[in-house]
Amino acid sequence: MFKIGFIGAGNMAQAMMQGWSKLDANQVTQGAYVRHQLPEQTQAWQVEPFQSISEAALVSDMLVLATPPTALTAIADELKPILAAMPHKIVVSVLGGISVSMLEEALGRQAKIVRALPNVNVAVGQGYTAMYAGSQITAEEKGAVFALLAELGRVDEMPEAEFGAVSALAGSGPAFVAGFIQALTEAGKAAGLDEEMAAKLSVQTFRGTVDKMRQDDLKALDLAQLVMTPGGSTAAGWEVMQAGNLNGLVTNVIHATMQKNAEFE
Ligand SMILES: NC(=O)C1=CN([C@@H]2O[C@H](COP(=O)(O)OP(=O)(O)OC[C@H]3O[C@@H](n4cnc5c(N)ncnc54)[C@H](O)[C@@H]3O)[C@@H](O)[C@H]2O)C=CC1
Ligand SMILES: O=C(O)[C@@H]1CCC=N1
Repeated sequence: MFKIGFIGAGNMAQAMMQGWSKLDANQVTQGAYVRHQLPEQTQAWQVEPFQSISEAALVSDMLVLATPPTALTAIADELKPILAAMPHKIVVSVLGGISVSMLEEALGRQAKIVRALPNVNVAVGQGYTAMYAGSQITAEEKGAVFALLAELGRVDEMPEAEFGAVSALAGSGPAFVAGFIQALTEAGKAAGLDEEMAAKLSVQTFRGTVDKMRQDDLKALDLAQLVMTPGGSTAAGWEVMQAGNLNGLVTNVIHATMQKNAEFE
């Protein structure tokens, strides 16, 4: 039996709990510590409540730090002596912008740390997670963490220097994709469609486009070319999209996201 213990049970932790709840409960169990009450929806994923960070650390094989990054110092005060006494415990941190060296500084140089950057789509097994292992993690432990994260979607080992860009594209990315779907929905409404229908059309179009790209191994611009009949209506819309500098806007979005993420570094 392998026990995963979360510290923090907000949006990111819950997405991971939901994703891992599909695993065999005889092999992997989950628990969580939050300062207040565990959110009700965690019951559906059989998440056991812990009363303290110490309890979470003592009974879990792998801890997942999933609080706001600013909580690290407070958590480390309680966690550091336990990790010093039980150095085999693995800590997976999803704290945005907090490097492995900052984690080692806070939790002790001997701590076994993996930095992971998942996104909320892990809840439905379609996540993207970047991971980077600290110096104390053995190849076997890294493999075990990788395998657990891979239950939630695609995982890549990444140099830590790339985490800022990966966080903006894949970590924050679902929000930006949702923003584009919302823009399509609102444009559909302005064009006379009922809002619910416009939302359904937008989601289905997004989903179908992504599935087609994956199944037919198409790049984004190849897919766009398939739709743009020469001299036709899509090309007219595409021109407006380019004239409005959608690429420039998205570049600025990613830049602002990375700048904010770097504030903790
Ligand atoms: N939401 C997302 O899509 C992603 C979030 N992250 C990272 O995950 C972490 C959590 O983010 P969210 O879940 O979005 O935030 P959230 O605000 O939804 O959840 C934060 C959780 O931490 C708990 N908490 C706060 N201070 C605590 C303390 N001192 N001790 C124990 N628990 C404490 C809160 O009660 C809450 O359960 C952040 O570090 C963020 O950068 C990383 C990738 C994606
Ligand atoms: O918004 C945030 O700060 C976190 C990090 C990546 C996604 N959510």
